[in-house]
Amino acid sequence: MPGTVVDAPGAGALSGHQRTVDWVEHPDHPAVELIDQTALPDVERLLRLETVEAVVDAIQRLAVRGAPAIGVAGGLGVALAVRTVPDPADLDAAILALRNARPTAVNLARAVDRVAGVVAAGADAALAEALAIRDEEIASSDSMAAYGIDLIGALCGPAPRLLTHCNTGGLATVTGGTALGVVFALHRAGRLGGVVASETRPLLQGARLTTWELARAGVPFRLAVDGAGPYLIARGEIDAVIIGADRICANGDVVNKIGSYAHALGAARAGVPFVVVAPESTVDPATATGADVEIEDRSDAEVVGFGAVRSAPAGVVTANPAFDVTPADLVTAVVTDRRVVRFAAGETWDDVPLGPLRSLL
Ligand SMILES: CSC[C@@H](O)[C@@H](O)C(=O)COP(=O)(O)O
Repeated sequence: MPGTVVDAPGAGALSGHQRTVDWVEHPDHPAVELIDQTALPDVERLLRLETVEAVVDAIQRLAVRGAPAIGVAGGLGVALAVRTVPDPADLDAAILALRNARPTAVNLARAVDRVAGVVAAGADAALAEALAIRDEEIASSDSMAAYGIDLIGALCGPAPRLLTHCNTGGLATVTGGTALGVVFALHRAGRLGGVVASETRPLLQGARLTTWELARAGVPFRLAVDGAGPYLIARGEIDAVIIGADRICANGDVVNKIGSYAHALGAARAGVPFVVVAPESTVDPATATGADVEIEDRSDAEVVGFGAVRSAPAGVVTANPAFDVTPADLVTAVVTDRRVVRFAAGETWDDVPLGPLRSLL
């Protein structure tokens, strides 16, 4: 159920397009519309998803990915289900399929549950709730950037050289971003000393998506293989590592894209700050530690080659966890849309009450 391509594909086809995932209202065909992240960077196209099956498929194929973005897609998927699935038992099954489409990022289950909680009030109420989640994530990105540039300035001084992993920009949220949103804000303020994007094997979210976003925003960058990150830090070329998260546990353990832990170890060894930027919608006080989080294991096909090009011998067995756990003691600070918690200084969530949303605009 791949959905329908609605924009003529090609380089530059998305110029001016702002939102990664959104709702489109046609009289007969309400739909979830999203940037097809499997096609980037060379092909820019939108997918229109008119069924719940197509939304589930898009989340599982990573046509939409990144914790806040899949939360928004899941919430809009529930709103779509209410419009398109008349039988109550089928509707429950559709909502469950959305909730279970990916297990690790807390945003997905949380957003699906939130919209499902108002389904009894009708289709308009479900859509309003899903759109509220979308709008909250947009506002969160702006606020994380405001808190983040203050923290990075305090930790690293006036022109920090940053390393970031995976993709945490507007493609992973709705607009703006988490960690990459802070990088963009520093660049706009003329306060960015440099940025290295890790390629992020196996699906290359860094090489394909972060580079696309940085280039689009006119931010100079370098691209490094994942294994180079800790050495670039050791060689003194990085002042802080800045990443996003898929779930942050009650004890401060951070679950994020595979490779995050290695960068945290490299940062700790070199005494370089390791900063995590994620909205409160990614904070999960109900999960005690990273050991309690289901880590998604993905297919052999993602590891044995690049796209259709096989690089390993046929038939090899792989290990392909999509995420890892960075223990809280390696995390300098977590920046959310409402606060900064300095785990390295012994702070916990309880020590830092929720503050206001902030804006750089
Ligand atoms: C806001 S981005 C934070 C995370 O969602 C991001 O770093 C990440 O791990 C995404 O993984 P993905 O498998 O691409 O959905």
